Amino acid sequence: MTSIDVADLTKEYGPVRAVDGLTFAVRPGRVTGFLGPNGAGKSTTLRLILGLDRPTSGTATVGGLPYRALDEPARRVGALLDPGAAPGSRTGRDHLRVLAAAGRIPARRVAEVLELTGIAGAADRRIRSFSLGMRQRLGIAAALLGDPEALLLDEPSNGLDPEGIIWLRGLLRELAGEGRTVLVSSHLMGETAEFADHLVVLGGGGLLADAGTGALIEAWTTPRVRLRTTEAEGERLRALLTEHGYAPVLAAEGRWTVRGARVTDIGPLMARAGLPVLELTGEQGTLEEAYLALTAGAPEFAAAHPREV
Ligand SMILES: Nc1ncnc2c1ncn2[C@@H]1O[C@H](COP(=O)(O)OP(=O)(O)OP(=O)(O)O)[C@@H](O)[C@H]1O
Repeated sequence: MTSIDVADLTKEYGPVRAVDGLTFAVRPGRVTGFLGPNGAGKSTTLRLILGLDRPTSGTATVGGLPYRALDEPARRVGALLDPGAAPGSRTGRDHLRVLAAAGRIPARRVAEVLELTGIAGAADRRIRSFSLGMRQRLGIAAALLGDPEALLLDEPSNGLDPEGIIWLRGLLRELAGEGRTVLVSSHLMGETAEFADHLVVLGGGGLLADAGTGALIEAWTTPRVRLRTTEAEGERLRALLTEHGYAPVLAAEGRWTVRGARVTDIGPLMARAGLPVLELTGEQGTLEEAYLALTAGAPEFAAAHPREV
């Protein structure tokens, strides 16, 4: 089993500290989402893990070794960094053949990954004629070429249509289900919540959170309850909830929203007061809300997003 371990990692570009004493581990068998505002240091961290840049201090290892020390790295780690970098004059198939040869990967894998990523039908067209989504699928095909135990994918859903996004979600889950280590950066919170079991969140080059997706949402959002009673009892409901320290808000169609409350808080109160319950639903916050609350403290983000969810 291959873990990715980042330990006290720092990278300075002149006066800019892009990564600042970062420590986290990416474990096999689950999809880890890699989040953070623009400039938080995600790409730099991925480049350091892949040995494309040298750290100022600290280490990044894959299966206990720095990438450059790995035997046959293309078979251990697959990466999608910049799908735009594929040469436009080559066909998709030729591009993958070249990568396979360079990585000492059997040529039969080319047809397999083309099939797996749904671009087999376009494989003999020049890459310059590929749509953004097809380029993205080709980049994912390249990452999968060596059948690697660890995958690092930078914004893999970029350019994919809704069907492609659903396909990608399934693929990520399948890869993790096979016991692989999967690290995926994304700026789409709704999408990340759908596929990531675990999240690593950066801010200003440092670690803001390293937690399960559900746990992070719970810790950084306020639960709320939506409820409805009869029209005649609306004011009695308001008085009851206010008396118990809540601030109920009446929305359309006689529905009330109560922040900071759970169904188990409100249900018994209403029952004791003899108020008819026409609807009572608990709502969890979203990853987007949790992310905004969490990153609001990160220096480069503070002004744009006040800490309020
Ligand atoms: N080669 C470089 N030379 C100088 N500064 C750099 C270099 N690469 C990154 N930086 C700086 O390091 C910081 C982190 O950048 P990085 O690209 O890692 O962030 P990111 O989280 O990937 O952002 P984004 O979501 O915008 O891609 C930024 O301030 C960036 O300007």
